[in-house]
Amino acid sequence: MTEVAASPALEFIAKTVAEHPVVLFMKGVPDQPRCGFSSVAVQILDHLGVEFVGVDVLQDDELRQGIKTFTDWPTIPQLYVKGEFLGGSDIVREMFQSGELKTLLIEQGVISA
Ligand SMILES: N[C@@H](CCC(=O)N[C@@H](CS)C(=O)NCC(=O)O)C(=O)O
Ligand code: FES
Repeated sequence: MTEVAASPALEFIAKTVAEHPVVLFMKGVPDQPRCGFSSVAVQILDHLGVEFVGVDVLQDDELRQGIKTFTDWPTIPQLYVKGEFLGGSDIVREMFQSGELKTLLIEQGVISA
């Protein structure tokens, strides 16, 4: 067994990003983000018409710490598309502004052109 599968939180994260095309690990829920950084990511996904699963890391400290270990990224939010980590709010915002995010989501079949 790999280290990644060793904790329930890490197993939950692996399963969630494998099962859902777009997952945002965030503070709060999409309808009520509890941090400005998470809110930025939600607004961009909503603007692009992306259906996504929001996972509220504030519900579980194992999850809040686990997502940092899983991704090897120190902060929240964290956006996953097709099981791949894309970035936090800065990267997501930059990719949105350059048009790269929309292109990627179309290529991945997450939104239509
Ligand atoms: N520059 C970051 C902003 C996100 C950030 O700084 N998040 C902090 C405050 S919400 C964080 O997750 N800290 C660790 C924690 O709260 O567990 C990004 O691009 O996503
Ligand atoms: S919760 Fe304070 S900056 Fe995100």
